[in-house]
Amino acid sequence: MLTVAASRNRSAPWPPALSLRASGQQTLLRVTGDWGRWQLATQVNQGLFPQLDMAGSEQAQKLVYLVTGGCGFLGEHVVRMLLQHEPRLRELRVFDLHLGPWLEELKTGPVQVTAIQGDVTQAHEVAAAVAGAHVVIHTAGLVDVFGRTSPETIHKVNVQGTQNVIEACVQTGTRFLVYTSSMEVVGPNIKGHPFYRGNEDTPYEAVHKHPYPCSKALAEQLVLEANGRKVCGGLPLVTCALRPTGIYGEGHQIMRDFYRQGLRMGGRLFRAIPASVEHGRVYVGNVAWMHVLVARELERRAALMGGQVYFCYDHSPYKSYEDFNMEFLGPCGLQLLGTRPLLPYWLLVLLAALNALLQWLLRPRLLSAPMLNPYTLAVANTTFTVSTDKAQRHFGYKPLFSWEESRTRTILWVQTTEGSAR
Ligand SMILES: NC(=O)C1=CN([C@@H]2O[C@H](COP(=O)(O)OP(=O)(O)OC[C@H]3O[C@@H](n4cnc5c(N)ncnc54)[C@H](O)[C@@H]3O)[C@@H](O)[C@H]2O)C=CC1
Ligand SMILES: C[C@H](CCCC(C)(C)O)[C@H]1CC[C@H]2[C@@H]3[C@H](O)CC4=CC(=O)CC[C@]4(C)[C@H]3CC[C@]12C
Repeated sequence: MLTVAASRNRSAPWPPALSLRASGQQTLLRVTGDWGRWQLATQVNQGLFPQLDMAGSEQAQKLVYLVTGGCGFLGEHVVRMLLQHEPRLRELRVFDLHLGPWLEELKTGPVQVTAIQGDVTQAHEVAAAVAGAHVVIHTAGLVDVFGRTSPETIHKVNVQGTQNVIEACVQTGTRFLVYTSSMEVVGPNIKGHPFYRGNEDTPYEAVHKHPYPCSKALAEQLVLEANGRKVCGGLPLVTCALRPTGIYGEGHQIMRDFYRQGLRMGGRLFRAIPASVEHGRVYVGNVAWMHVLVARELERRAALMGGQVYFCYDHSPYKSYEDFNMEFLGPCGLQLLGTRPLLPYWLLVLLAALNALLQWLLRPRLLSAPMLNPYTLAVANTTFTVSTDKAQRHFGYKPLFSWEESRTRTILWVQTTEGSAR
């Protein structure tokens, strides 16, 4: 009862002091002041007062989760997956700079869905959203490899934003933090070294120059180093990081861009990268499922999972970026022309450099940024595939969606959102 009141009425004025009694008899705790109240709420949430958890026999639905970036491509899937597959959920807080209208339809279900419009770079907004949550899933981030945003902004959102989330957990007593990292913290590196069927322990020379992978690597490091820090109330923070490879599925903006590009070119796309360059791809539903499982198991297996990184993987086939996209765009009427790249590689390098130069010269007037730049070309042209079972060993992960299901769902999404090219 008290936990609910504390977490739902953050802005309401509070009485100066609060006594907590179990079964109306014994006084368990007396607190004064705002932070004391949050600490109390947290201690109740953390199961320090099992009598209270049992009171009201709401044992099944007692957890409060916060998903930052919950209205993004991955975040929306995490939110929907939690509502479907986390029966212990009582409240789900969805924190995002831009809230999606689809959130409204979720508010009628049995779980309280709280939409919070906020900015991860604003420490006070993050702290208010985190207070009283058991678990934070931090997916918010600026995903920009096309040079649309300044390096400073990318750093601010991805690194400072993550630091704010960590500090909010520490201050408010939230113990479990799951961070959405990226394969990009490992590679591909600028030297073009292949990472072939690698796992979390595979040695690789990670060299980051581009603002996006730099920011993800720094943020991941902050999260992992925060594992074990004492949070308000004295218990240790348990953190871990998930590293998806290229995510695809319903809502994938780059897939939509390729589709539109193909339509503009009369249903044709031209091969730019050799078919032999393989990319790790993972279905968004399986990435979301991994987040749900990690969040669920982090408490029980804190010693094993705390401070760990996990690649996100499933049964999607290893293919080149373009051939993989054709698994979905082909059935929507597009054709990929050429068994070999249409243009020689040196010309692509030149075009990518030209794009970068133009972008720099026209800055900040450039409204849209081309997909081809030296960084995206290097990533697209370097094999990076993952083969691991660490997530299965540590927290029993098995993909929820088969490759066939993932493929079908993605095709349906392209067809229904954009219409068919046929
Ligand atoms: N898309 C991909 O292939 C991969 C993505 N990731 C990571 O997954 C996470 C989610 O990525 P996507 O869903 O693809 O991106 P997205 O851009 O669709 O979602 C990110 C969400 O974060 C929100 N956001 C951005 N700045 C914010 C701020 N200052 N305060 C609050 N919210 C803010 C955005 O509004 C958006 O809803 C990111 O952290 C990204 O680095 C990792 C590997 C691959
Ligand atoms: C845009 C690239 C493909 C176009 C190449 C061209 C112009 C020659 O046709 C994409 C190729 C690989 C993608 C990246 C990869 O999937 C890994 C990623 C992980 C993330 O965390 C964010 C997204 C991305 C960097 C992804 C971005 C697009 C590609 C570079």
